Order: sequence, then C-alpha cells, then structure tokens
Amino acid sequence: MHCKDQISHKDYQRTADWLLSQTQHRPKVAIICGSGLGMLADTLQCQDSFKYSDIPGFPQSTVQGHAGKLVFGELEGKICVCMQGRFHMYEGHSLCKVTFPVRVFKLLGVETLIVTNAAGAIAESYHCGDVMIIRDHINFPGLAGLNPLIGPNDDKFGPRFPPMSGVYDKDLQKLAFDICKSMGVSQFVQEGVYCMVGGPNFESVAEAKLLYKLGVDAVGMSTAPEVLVASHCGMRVFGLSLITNKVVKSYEGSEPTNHEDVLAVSKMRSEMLQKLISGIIIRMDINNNKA
Ligand SMILES: O=P(O)(O)O[C@@H]1C[C@H](O)[C@@H](CO)O1
Ligand SMILES: Nc1nc2[nH]cnc2c(=O)[nH]1
Repeated sequence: MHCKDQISHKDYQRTADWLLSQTQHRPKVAIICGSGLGMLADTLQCQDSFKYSDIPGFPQSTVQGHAGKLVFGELEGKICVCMQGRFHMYEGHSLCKVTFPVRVFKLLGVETLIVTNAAGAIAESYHCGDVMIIRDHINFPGLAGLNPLIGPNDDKFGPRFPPMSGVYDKDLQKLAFDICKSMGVSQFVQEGVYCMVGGPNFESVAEAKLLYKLGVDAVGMSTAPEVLVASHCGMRVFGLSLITNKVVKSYEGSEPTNHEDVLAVSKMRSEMLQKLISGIIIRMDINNNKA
C-alpha cells in the first residue's frame, strides 16, 4: 500500500529551513520521547522550544503523555533536538507523517537518533520499571505491507532496498550497559527484541501468547517506522523501551493493561532514563563515535 500523504523532498526541506531560521542550534543528535517520557527534554540547556502546531508541515500529537513540542538545546556541548511526543499510526497518521520529523532531522544535520518508548513485557523475566535496550525489532505492520518506505524511493535519502540487520548500533548498546553499571541500576536493565503492533488496543491473551512464541520480549505501538526511516537515510540508531506493564498472557486473574498505569510507571523511571540518555549523549565522543 502506498503512503497516503505524498511528501516531497521540498516539503521536508521547507520545514528544516524554517527551523534553521528560528534557532541557532545545529543538532547532531535527535531524541524521540515515548509515552510519559517527554521530561528528557528538561535536561537540555539554552532551550529553543516550538509547539508542533507552530512548525510548518509538522503533524499534531493527540495522545495523553505526549506534550507536542520540539525542543532544541545543549547537553555539555552536544547540540540535541528532542521530540516531546511522537506520532502513532493508531492516531490516524500515515506512516509518512509518523516519520516526517526523522527526515527533517536528517536535513538539519542529525547523525544519531535515540528513540524511547513505553512497552509491555512479553518476556517472563521482565518486570514493570525495567529498561530494555533494544537489540532488534519485529515490525508487524511492516511485515503486512504498512511501511513508510513504500512508494517512489527518494534516492537523496537512501537506497530502494535498505538492509535492516544490525540497525541498532552495538557501540551505543555497550555504552548504555556501561552507564547503567556505573549508575548502579544494572538490575533493572534488559536487552531484547521490541515488537511494534498497530494498536490502539492492548493485546488479547491469544495475541500475547503468539508474540511470546515468536521470541518477542516487549511490545508497543511505535518506534519501528522512525527507526526504518532513520536507518534508510544513514543515521545511527539507539533505542530503549521502558517496561510499563506485564502483558496479560493468561485467562486467569490478571489485571487488564491501561494507559494510566503506563504513564505512572514512566513517571517513576523518568529520572533514571534522563540520566541514562544524557550519559549516553555526553559520552559518545569518549567512545570515538560520530556525534
Ligand atoms: O509512544 P509510545 O510507544 O511510548 O506509547 C506507548 C504505546 C501507546 O501509545 C501507549 C499505550 O499506553 O504507550
Ligand atoms: N501494544 C502494547 N503497547 C504498549 N505500550 C505500553 N504497554 C503496552 C502493551 O502492553 N502493549
């Protein structure tokens, strides 16, 4: 299926040019914040902040826990741009709209994309409040033909047939582990496979059992499209899932999942995630990385 919104290179460029005319910041790192995780932007100094509704061409956020602001700022000399709120397919956005900011970031000069999300645990050993470093993903909508890269390929961004093996940068994963160790929070840290489903409903028991059999560790409703588009245009990618709930895999006696609990757990872990992500950004140079 072809993306229903045709977006041309000029459209991305127009938004990028507008942002470049409004801020002196020239970010090398972009962060997309998941549900309830937008306070990561508060770590940035010398902020320039724009409501999505004021940015030409930008989609609008509709989900509780997604503030709908783009924040530019500095973290110990590293210039970053942070999305306080992302766009989801289940809000009715086409995947081109969901991933629109990523291509704009590329045109701003961003080289590294950090994505965070709230996700439900499928793995038995995971607990609420754990942080999962994403090793790989399963893009369920993509496997069924819902993919932001469908349609004419824009060669200025990347190739027609991009590889998706090794998308999540190994050096950044190792750096994240090291930082968690030095923060003394290794006991909360997992590493695994994130699966994107379309949402907005949480999983039925049978779906949860299926995901378990497929080797999924955590399930959510986002992230894979942004990661695909970032990787297609040559960005380095790092991703974190905050485990906000255990997905119900039994017909006996479990509490159903709800968005309020997702937001409550996000709030509980917000400080740790802030420290972890700022640590990664600050130490990227030490590891001789690109940003
Ligand atoms: O934006 P993310 O993926 O963090 O949000 C997750 C998926 C749904 O939007 C919401 C469900 O509570 O949290
Ligand atoms: N699909 C899905 N998305 C989530 N986001 C946060 N928790 C969940 C969950 O259990 N399932």
